[in-house]
This record gives sequence, structure tokens and C-alpha cells, in this order.
Amino acid sequence: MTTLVGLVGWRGMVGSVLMERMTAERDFDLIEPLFFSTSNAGGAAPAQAKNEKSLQNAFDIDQLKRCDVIITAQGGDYTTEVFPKLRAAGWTGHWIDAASTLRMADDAVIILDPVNRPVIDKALADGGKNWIGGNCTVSCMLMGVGALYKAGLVEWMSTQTYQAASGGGAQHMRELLTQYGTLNASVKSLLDDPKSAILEIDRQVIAKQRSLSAEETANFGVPLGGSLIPWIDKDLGNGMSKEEWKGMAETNKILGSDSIPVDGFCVRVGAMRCHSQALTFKLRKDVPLADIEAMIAADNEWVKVVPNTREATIRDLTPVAVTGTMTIPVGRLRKLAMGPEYLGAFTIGDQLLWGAAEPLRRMLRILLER
Ligand SMILES: NC(=O)C1=CN([C@@H]2O[C@H](COP(=O)(O)OP(=O)(O)OC[C@H]3O[C@@H](n4cnc5c(N)ncnc54)[C@H](OP(=O)(O)O)[C@@H]3O)[C@@H](O)[C@H]2O)C=CC1
Ligand SMILES: N[C@@H](CC(=O)OP(=O)(O)O)C(=O)O
Repeated sequence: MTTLVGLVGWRGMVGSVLMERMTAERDFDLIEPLFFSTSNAGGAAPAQAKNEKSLQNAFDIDQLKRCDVIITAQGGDYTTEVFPKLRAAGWTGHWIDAASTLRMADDAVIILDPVNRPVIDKALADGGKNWIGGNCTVSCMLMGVGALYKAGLVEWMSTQTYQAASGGGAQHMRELLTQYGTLNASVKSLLDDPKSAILEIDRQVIAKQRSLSAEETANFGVPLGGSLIPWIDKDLGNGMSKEEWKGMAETNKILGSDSIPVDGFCVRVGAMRCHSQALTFKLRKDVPLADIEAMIAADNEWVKVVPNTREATIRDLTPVAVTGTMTIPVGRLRKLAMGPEYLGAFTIGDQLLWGAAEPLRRMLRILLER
């Protein structure tokens, strides 16, 4: 019998990337999809629909209960509302979710199979049913440098992230671009004149940034275009942002490891897509750089070691180079001045692919191939 797979959140940003990947990998050939909506029940399902051509109400527990597997990229509020009701109604299917709501629950596994397939397999053997995609920054980081963790080499790691506007969602991308346009327009005549004074342009841009309306900064709260914001997600009240807290909590949960210290700062920058991060490792021993590069390169088919040269770095190690690709480049690899056990690295991942959609569809494949 064909597996009935419910899809919720399929038209959102993560959901659209998920649909593209599932189509490209022919996942729909293997399933009967049932599409849900929170806003358009009864409307037409997308072209990937087979027998079930109309959208079901995403809050209808009886319809959801029909599914063997549900994949949701609808968001945390939806999970919080629907998941407990569905389980309370006796549903025993597999729940695959992009939202963070259930990540740290004891009966949930954070899925990133190229890194933690043994953890997933053990949970499956133990009857696990809840499979949650990891934080985008953590997932992209582990796809790049997971080899060092698997080899037991990491004593601690510090992260400095440069996270794209799209991490906040579609409206955040629009807001960033609108701000860039507003700033450009405010100095257009000066820019067009090659003899105009750059400090006058600078003065007018900062004046414009500081006077952007509440509407123009509705999503980020402050200007991001031409600036940065060193805080992402909630304030935990202990000096830490929730995004920073996820670094250590999720890394260790994904790896099934004891508490390896992971800490640093998470920063929103004016990139459109892709999360970048500078990493500092304290290794447990002095390992030659060539061995480290070989280990990282051999870890999975998507990681790519970028030679630590200016030319290769500015060509291959930028959000512009990585956006829309499955490649996870790791570069700027070098031993740091603090000593031979200290390693620096820089890595980038498309947070909508490895950071969100891809682990979900791969988990579906793991379930289908059992
Ligand atoms: N953005 C990112 O980088 C990452 C996001 N995530 C998580 O994934 C989840 C979904 O995030 P994201 O995809 O950014 O959310 P979106 O806001 O893009 O989509 C969520 C839902 O909003 C509804 N919606 C309302 N208006 C529109 C519109 N104009 N176009 C499309 N959808 C619309 C859709 O529901 P409906 O069709 O029912 O109306 C859609 O499923 C969140 O839990 C997030 O935390 C995880 C990792 C990375
Ligand atoms: N917090 C991430 C995006 C995200 O959705 O993360 P999470 O899935 O951990 O809530 C960002 O803003 O870049």
C-alpha cells in the first residue's frame, strides 16, 4: 500500500524549497501526497497531487490522522497547537517537522542523517516517531565540520555567525531589499556624480537609516540594510540569545554526545540567503592541517574544502556562491596563533536546503526505505 504523506506548510519559504527538492529527487513517485492548508481548505492542491486534488484543513485532526507520515514546515505555532491534539487522538504516524518546538523533547530526534544516522537508526529501532529538523546554523555547521566531532577531536568550539535575512522568513527578505532601495534612492543624484563627496553620501545615508519608519523596519525592528544586528531570536535573560543557546544544546543532541562546549555570537547581516560562520576550535590534540582537511573533505559528498587562498575564498566561500546549492564549503582552515591545538575555519550553508528542507525529505526516504 502506498504511504499517505500529509504535507503542511508546503507553500511557505521552507515548504517551497522542500517541494522543489522532493520533485527533483522524485520523492512523489514513492508516496501518495495529501496537501493541507491553514488558509485555503478546499482549494486546489499543487501539481504534485495525485488522487487527493483538493487542500485539506490543516487543523482537521481526522484528516491528519489518515496520514502515515506528516511533514510540516508550517511553523512553531502550528506544531504547538496541532501536534498534542493529534497524538492525544491516538495518531501513531511519523511526524517530521522543520519548527523548533519539539526539538529538545526526550522522544524527538533532531534529524541530520549524514551526521547522525546512527542516532536516527537507534531511535527508529526503539519505536521513535518524532523527527525534527535542526536549527539552520547548527545543521549547516555540522554538515561542514561534523568530521571533527565524529573523530572525537573537538574539546570546545566558538562560533561567530553571519546569518542571512531569509532566516527570519519571506517578509524579512523583502524588508532588507526595500531598505537597500530606499538608501540608494536617497543618494542617487550624488552617486551619479563621480565628483560628489563620499562623506556627504555617508552623512545622508546614516540620516536616512536613522529615520526609517516603523513600517520600514517592522520585521527586524531596526535597520538591517547597511547595518547588522548582533541578536537573533529570543532574549533568554542570562545574556544569551536563544539562537546562541541552540548552538550547544542542538549540536550535542544531534551528535548524541555529552556536553561539548559550543558558544559564541549570532549576528544577522544583510545577506539574502545562506548562513555563514567563523569557527574557532580547541582540538584535543595537535593534528596536522593536511589531515584535518582530508578528514573534512571525506566526511560526506556535499562538503568541499576551499583552499585557504584569497582567490579561492572570495570565489567559493560567499553566500552568493553557495545560495541554491547543496554544497557546504569549508575554508579559511588554519592553525591559530594561540597554539597548535587551535583551529580556525569558515563555513557557509544554504539554510533553506541543508538548514531546513533537505533533512526533512531525507528522513521521509529513510522511513520509506525501511
Ligand atoms: N526561514 C528559515 O531559514 C528556516 C525556517 N525554519 C522553520 O520553518 C518553519 C517555516 O518557516 P518559513 O518557511 O520561513 O515560513 P513562511 O512564513 O514562509 O510560511 C509559513 C506559512 O505561511 C503561510 N503563508 C501566508 N502567506 C503566505 C504567502 N504569501 N506565501 C507563502 N505562504 C504564506 C503558508 O501557510 P498556508 O498555506 O497554510 O496559508 C505557509 O505555509 C518555521 O517553523 C521556521 O522556524 C527552519 C529552518 C530555517
Ligand atoms: N533562527 C533562524 C531561523 C530558524 O527558523 O531557526 P529555528 O528553526 O531554530 O527556529 C534565523 O533566524 O536565522
